[in-house]
Amino acid sequence: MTEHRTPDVNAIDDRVFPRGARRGSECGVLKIGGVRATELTEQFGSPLYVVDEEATRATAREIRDALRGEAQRVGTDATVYYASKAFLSVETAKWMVEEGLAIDVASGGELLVALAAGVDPRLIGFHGNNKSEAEIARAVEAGVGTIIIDSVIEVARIAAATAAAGKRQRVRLRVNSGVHASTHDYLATAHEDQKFGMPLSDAPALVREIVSHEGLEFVGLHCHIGSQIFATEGFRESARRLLGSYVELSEITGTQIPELNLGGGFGIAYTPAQAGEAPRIADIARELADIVAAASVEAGIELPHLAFEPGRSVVGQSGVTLYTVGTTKRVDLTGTGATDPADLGYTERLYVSVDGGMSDNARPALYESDYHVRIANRESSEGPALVRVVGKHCESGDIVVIRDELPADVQPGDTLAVASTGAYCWALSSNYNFVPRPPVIAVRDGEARMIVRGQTETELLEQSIVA
Ligand SMILES: Cc1ncc(COP(=O)(O)O)c(C=O)c1O
Ligand SMILES: N[C@@H](CCCC[NH3+])C(=O)O
Repeated sequence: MTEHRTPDVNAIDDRVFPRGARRGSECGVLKIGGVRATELTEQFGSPLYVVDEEATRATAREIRDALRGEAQRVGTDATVYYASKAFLSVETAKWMVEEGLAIDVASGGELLVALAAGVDPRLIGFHGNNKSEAEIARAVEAGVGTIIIDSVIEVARIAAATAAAGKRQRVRLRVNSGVHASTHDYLATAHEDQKFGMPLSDAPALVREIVSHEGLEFVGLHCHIGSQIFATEGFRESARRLLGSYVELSEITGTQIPELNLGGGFGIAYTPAQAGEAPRIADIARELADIVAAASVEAGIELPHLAFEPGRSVVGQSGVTLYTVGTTKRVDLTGTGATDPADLGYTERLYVSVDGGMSDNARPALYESDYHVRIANRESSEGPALVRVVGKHCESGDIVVIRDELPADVQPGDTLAVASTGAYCWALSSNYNFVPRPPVIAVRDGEARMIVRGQTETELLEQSIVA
């Protein structure tokens, strides 16, 4: 490898690991929420999702305070919905509500969990581009705060459900602002040629249709431009375009449109290298408030009440996945064509196979997302090796960490901790190769408790014995 770099391959970087995660004095074992990683795997097995409860709660509070505080500074207020698709369990829904967030759900299943957690239905926003009639009926019956309309067909469906339930339902209309968010193509959601929302130019006709139904109360437009976004320009342009239509929409409804929902999508650092680029929530909140204030002046309207739907930024960094190393394998890179400068001049790559993989973290396979890894059961005085952490599945794209550096003596039996796996990992997990889903363990003040049960191979077998 190049001589001038000496990475600290034992360092626990709190810009990607949960705040407060550190190595204990005894053999340098990683502690999360005051609990040793080795105790966690001994008690609950491996692999394991670990969630630092206090870090999650603190992040939720910070995001809520930043977005609300900045909205208040410019003369309005904001509701912060936690986008539960990032990671939902009964416990997490309770934490979010206790920390002053509302909950965004995107399916009947997520709705069920939120209601089971005791979330006040009025705090729930219900999303989805293909909500079934039954799901809509359940949401209306439950009295959810808002349903976000995603297509023309849904207007009549929601109206029918309100008539059947004898209720009035607050609705938002999801529109595509036409903004092309700079993120992975599969994470951009407001350009025209994709499945979410309606063209902004259709909004007047749709709002006319909405207000023709007595059971529907139109409260504003919704836009979500994408996910894992680092720059605020997309939000600026979206807010400007959406608010630009508010005068016309107010004429249709006969009253000022009260709300604007700008969605979520705030990016986080998955690796220390990204830490310098990832936006700070305080900066995003200030910029978004200024953007909406300026766009409202430009549009000649009163500032609407704002709503946001962060998911990843609330829970991403507070989650860690623990794995056990099964095998290692050295690959000589010379002559392989693997000359990626990001390989840092190494001539050898160490493949480190762990006991999970794309079934517990699909994101590297889906989006080529990179992650950061450290040995959790010990420190090492060995120099660095270029590693790729791979899973146990039958796919060469079954990668957990595309590229990182670990002590060269990483070996079978070591526990690895992969950082920032709190969002869209458990949520996107699968049973590929009949691998059971790991449990989710919450840690706090030195205590660990299971908040989502894992599966066993026997349970998976039983699902396929139907006779
Ligand atoms: C409508 C909507 N709101 C909120 C979110 C949450 O996004 P993120 O987790 O990137 O904040 C998503 C997912 O991209 C979404 O589709
Ligand atoms: N699942 C994606 C984000 C999609 C967000 C939901 N619209 C991810 O892991 O980054």
